[in-house]
Amino acid sequence: MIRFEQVSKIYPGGQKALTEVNFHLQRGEMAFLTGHSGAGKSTLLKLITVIERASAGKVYINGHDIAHIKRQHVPYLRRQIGMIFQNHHLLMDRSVFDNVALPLVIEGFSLGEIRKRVAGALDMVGLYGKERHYPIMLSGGEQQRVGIARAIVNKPALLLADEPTGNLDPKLSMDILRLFETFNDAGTSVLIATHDLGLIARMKYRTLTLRQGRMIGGEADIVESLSD
Ligand SMILES: Nc1ncnc2c1ncn2[C@@H]1O[C@H](COP(=O)(O)OP(=O)(O)OP(=O)(O)O)[C@@H](O)[C@H]1O
Repeated sequence: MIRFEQVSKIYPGGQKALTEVNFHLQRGEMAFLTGHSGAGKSTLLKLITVIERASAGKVYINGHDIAHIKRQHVPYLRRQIGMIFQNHHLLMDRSVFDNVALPLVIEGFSLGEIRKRVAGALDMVGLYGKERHYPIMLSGGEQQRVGIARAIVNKPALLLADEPTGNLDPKLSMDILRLFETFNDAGTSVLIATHDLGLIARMKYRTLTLRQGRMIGGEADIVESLSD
């Protein structure tokens, strides 16, 4: 689903964010991405969604090299990816319905289809019947669920989450993780960037770890640690 080959990212100011990163997230796999603050987690996600471009190396999504993808093809790629943020990025002056419907409106779905899909997505995240509410009327955990409903409403093949539980207590964090599991069980590939080592420890998924822009735990690190 996602393959990085020798990917490096240097920001225009000269800041090295990623150095020769290699990894493969299989289709249908769920994994965590972790590392200290500034390790490069958000940058890695931004390369997948082409918010940023790699300085070197190859980024493959579904077998397509997207490092040099043309600007006009980026919306098509993004339609296959659901993105969830720590601060959910909801439009606070729009109803829950409008927020979740947004990706479908952009894609030009009919109102009837939009209603059906939004109701389905809200049902999946446990918010059925809250269409007319405004985000301000919801708890932090519910707001995060609206963001998740918006990310999955057009049934993307890949879900990316950047610190999705950052503002939530352990119980709500676990609920959100269980929700990701249900999407993963239905075949969606899921990559979750998080600092929350407690949460990672309680789940059985593979963990990709970045340290100062390098992916650790690969063969080279094992050799290095043996020679320490
Ligand atoms: N737009 C940018 N311009 C210049 N440098 C940047 C930019 N974005 C990130 N960086 C730098 O790249 C490095 C990696 O940042 P990134 O945000 O990817 O880390 P992170 O692991 O997501 O951190 P955090 O957990 O604190 O969000 C950091 O040194 C950061 O300062």
